[in-house]
Amino acid sequence: QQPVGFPPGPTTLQIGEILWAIIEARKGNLTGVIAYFQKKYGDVFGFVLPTGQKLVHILKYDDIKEACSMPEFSGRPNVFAFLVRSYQQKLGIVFNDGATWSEHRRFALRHLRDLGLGKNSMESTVLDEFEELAKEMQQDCGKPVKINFRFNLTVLNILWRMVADQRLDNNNPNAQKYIATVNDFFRTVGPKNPTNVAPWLRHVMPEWSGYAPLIRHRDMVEGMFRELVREHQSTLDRSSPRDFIDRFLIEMESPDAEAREFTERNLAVIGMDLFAGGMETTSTSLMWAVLLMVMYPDVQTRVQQELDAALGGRLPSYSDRPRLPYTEATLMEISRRATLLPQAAPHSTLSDVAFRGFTVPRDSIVLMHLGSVHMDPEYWGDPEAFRPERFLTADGAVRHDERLIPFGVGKRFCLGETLARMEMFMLFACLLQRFRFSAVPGEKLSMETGFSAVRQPQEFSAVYELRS
Ligand code: HEM
Repeated sequence: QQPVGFPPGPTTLQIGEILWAIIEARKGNLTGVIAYFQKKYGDVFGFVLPTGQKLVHILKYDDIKEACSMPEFSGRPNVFAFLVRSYQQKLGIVFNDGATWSEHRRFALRHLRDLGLGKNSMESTVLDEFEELAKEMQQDCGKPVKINFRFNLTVLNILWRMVADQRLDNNNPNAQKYIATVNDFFRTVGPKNPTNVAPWLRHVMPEWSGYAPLIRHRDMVEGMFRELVREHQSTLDRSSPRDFIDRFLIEMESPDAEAREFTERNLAVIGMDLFAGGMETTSTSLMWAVLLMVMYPDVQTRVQQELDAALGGRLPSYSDRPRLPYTEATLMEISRRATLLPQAAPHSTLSDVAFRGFTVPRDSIVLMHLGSVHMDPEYWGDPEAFRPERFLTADGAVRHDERLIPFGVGKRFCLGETLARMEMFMLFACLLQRFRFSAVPGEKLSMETGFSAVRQPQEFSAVYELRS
């Protein structure tokens, strides 16, 4: 039964419509389902699941911007799969809320900034990691190469250096194991995880239900952090912390540390948040970037011409952006067209809240549809088209658009936005400066996505050649 004042949407009596929506969403046609409900019920709609869980969808830019700025909408739901990952407690940053979320978000932001986030030192780390990647890529020039997951280690290492002052090389079994479990995590944590509505399924079908991969991921990361913490504790110099772990360990020594969740267990969950939030998203963006450059070779040529003319062969720097407007506009169009997290991360209401003439009850799950904003035909005109020019002014400068919100907006916007923007710009510019990407003859390329909480392209290959 829909509560009084709840946003309109299908009721349990319309079971056929709900079943159709579930089947289509599981098949990957979430966009079609959302468009159908939006047309029928409006830009804010909701329904109550058979479990009693209330679900509200917000689709338009102005509404999302306003809701995300309101503290009432800044919670995270108690979803089974999220809680499994943090030992049935609300820990970490991504799936936490309230006072500990706010303290740990501020702590992470402050210390990651001190450790180089968005600074020049970060730029040289990105360039070092690019050279490692390029060395590997050069061995496969001219052959069809699977692009999916190609960039995970590069991106993981950029973060790993800030968090643990280490890098992992390709032959390190931990690196491969870690990347595989993060991927499993994204495939299993999302709305398609059946244990979110029927937790008992974990006892009958632990693998299929996604429960076992989640536990594997959690235990692997906790084990890894336990080791890192021991190593760090034995060499900790309180007057000169090397990385995020050192800074967290120092905070763990304060008298009220337990109460504020400065604990080893929370450090492991925050580590999971940073690596899962930071690795999969940025490396998947690079996958989309390569796919789109292969699908649109003319755009690739224009970016390469701009890079050649502006840099004359030297490596790019983040401060080159004003001289590379077409490259920037292409990245903006990639992030619009790819929209990695089309419903952001699920929000929840911390109290009953009045919104746009409706009442959204406390503990409702609220999905902010960034994907609908990016694909709104009323605003973009031709949202399906891949057209970097939409982010350029008539005289060729970058046109920033407040409706481009791949990192979310408001109180819970992405904590890694500065890092991700820099990584994306630097790695994209380096890759296109060094290599020319083309399609494998006969291979059909499409924008269709795979089965994961992060929008990933289907598996595809490309051929790349070194540019002279
Ligand atoms: C292209 C890359 C990235 C994209 C598109 C992206 C996008 C997002 C989005 C849409 C959200 C959810 C916003 C919301 O719930 O309203 C988010 C949250 C978050 N992201 Fe990112 N992100 C990226 C890279 C990163 C990186 C590199 C890091 C790590 C340093 C990171 C860490 C986080 C964290 C910790 C949160 C949770 C913030 C909170 O709940 O308070 N992300 N990101």
